[in-house]
Amino acid sequence: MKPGDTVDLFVEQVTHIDCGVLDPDTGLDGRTWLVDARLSGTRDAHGMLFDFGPARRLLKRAIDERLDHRLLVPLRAPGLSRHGDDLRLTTTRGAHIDYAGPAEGVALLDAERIGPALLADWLTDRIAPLLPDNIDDLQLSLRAEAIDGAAYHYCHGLRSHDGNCQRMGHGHRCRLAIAVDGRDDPARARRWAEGWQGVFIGDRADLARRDADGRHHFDYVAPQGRFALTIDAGRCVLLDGPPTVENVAAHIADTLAAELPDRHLEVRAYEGVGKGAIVCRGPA
Ligand SMILES: Nc1nc2c(c(=O)[nH]1)N=C([C@H](O)[C@H](O)COP(=O)(O)OP(=O)(O)OP(=O)(O)O)CN2
Repeated sequence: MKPGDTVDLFVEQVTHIDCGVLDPDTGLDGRTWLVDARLSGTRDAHGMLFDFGPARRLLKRAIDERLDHRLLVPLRAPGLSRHGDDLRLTTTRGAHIDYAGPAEGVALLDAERIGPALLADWLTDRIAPLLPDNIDDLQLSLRAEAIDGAAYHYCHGLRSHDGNCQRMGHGHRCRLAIAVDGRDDPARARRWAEGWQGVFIGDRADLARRDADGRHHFDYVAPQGRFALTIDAGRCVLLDGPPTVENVAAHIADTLAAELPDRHLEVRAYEGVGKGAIVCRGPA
């Protein structure tokens, strides 16, 4: 080992970003991206580039506070207009989405469209200057979880959550597994997931208005402030309770149980990566 040698350190899945994305074509998408980091530089007196513990903490915190549990807004998207905290996106398919919320619930990006490569560059520019002096390069990359089976994506907000899940318009991309009479039914899970590509899952109690133009208006005041979203009714799933993953799994299980009353059903719904809820219905 030569003292001045450069070395690269990598930290996979330093965090994951759960967010909503305003997209000029599809409107509102729920996204979960895993973040990997690679750092280059010279070793310190302890033979380390950067101790993994503090490195992970610094990177996770810096990434999460900028993007996690926010609605990501491409400021140069052709259909986007902005008046103070009020945003309107008119998609290329002619749908309107109106959103209002406190500044901490959104991330405004100087872009026409938001994707993982753009976010990786955006984060790297902001986080590289926070690293110790012996580190002279940072590369962040974002990737969606590899899901070979069914996957759905949605946005929501948990009005009474004491953390950032209260922010209406954040979202997740999630695995879904369904078993019927103890056997995996991937085709059924896929069919369900196909219907949930970019839905907004809301509590019926937060539905303030059904507009004459066929849109639903959700509105609530949470500890961080007032959040409001108006979106096509056809993109909404209404629950009789907060859109927690427990209630999402129960909604799927109840709907399937009405179609298959004599079968034992197990629904395993994820919220982002690595966590979720299991709900069973029907005879054991
Ligand atoms: N029992 C439940 N707990 C929580 C739910 C839920 O549905 N059921 N939902 C949330 C939030 O919606 C949220 O998006 C999850 O975020 P968070 O707790 O931050 O989870 P992370 O995996 O992202 O945690 P990190 O600490 O940021 O890694 C909260 N709780």
